[in-house]
Amino acid sequence: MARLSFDIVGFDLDGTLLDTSGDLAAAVNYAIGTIGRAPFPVDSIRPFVGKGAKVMLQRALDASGGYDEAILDQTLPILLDYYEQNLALHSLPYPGMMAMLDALAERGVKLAICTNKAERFTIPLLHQLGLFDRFASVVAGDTVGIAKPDPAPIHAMIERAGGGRAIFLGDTINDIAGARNAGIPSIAVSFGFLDGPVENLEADAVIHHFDELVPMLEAWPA
Ligand SMILES: O=C(O)COP(=O)(O)O
Ligand SMILES: [Mg+2]
Repeated sequence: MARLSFDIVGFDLDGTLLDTSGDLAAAVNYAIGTIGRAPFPVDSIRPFVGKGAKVMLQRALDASGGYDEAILDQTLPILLDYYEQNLALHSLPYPGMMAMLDALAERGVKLAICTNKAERFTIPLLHQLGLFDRFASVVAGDTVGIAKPDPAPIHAMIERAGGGRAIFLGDTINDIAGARNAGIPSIAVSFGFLDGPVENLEADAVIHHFDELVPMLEAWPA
């Protein structure tokens, strides 16, 4: 088995490891339904995700007639409470994700997560899907007080996983810019919650399925 030139492979969560769009859409639709707004199809909500729940809701309110601070203050706690109670009804790993985690772990690589999702959702969601123990470190959107694309949470993810050479995978510009700001290479996943062509993210590489990841990392220049 070829040894990889990375000690740590870090992942974004929403739209990268997990398709959480069904549960996120249900929570957005429930919250905006309480003020009489019509529900969005899941496909329309995917591009709203990536900068945390508040921005996701702001984008949904914007796209359904606009909002002011009072509307946001009223609907945000409703969304957060609903989502907390319904984290993993529809959320599931992308194809090949579990086999890819196994293959990396077999090669002695540490697995890590840096997400912009808040800790109060991230940790229970990983436990509910039986994934939490697979990761050497999990840094959420509010863990270090600032979110991606700031490099601080990515640096924290690397340090908490024991340090070393790291690479980061993600589905939005927050992830790819965050990796660049942290001085590490990045891979974009084309199956995530993209809001444009995957090439626009300007990652160092792109994968279309998790089966491509281990061979790509084996061939990555040392
Ligand atoms: O919850 C979000 O908005 C973003 O989460 P992610 O950073 O895991 O994509
Ligand atoms: Mg994401």
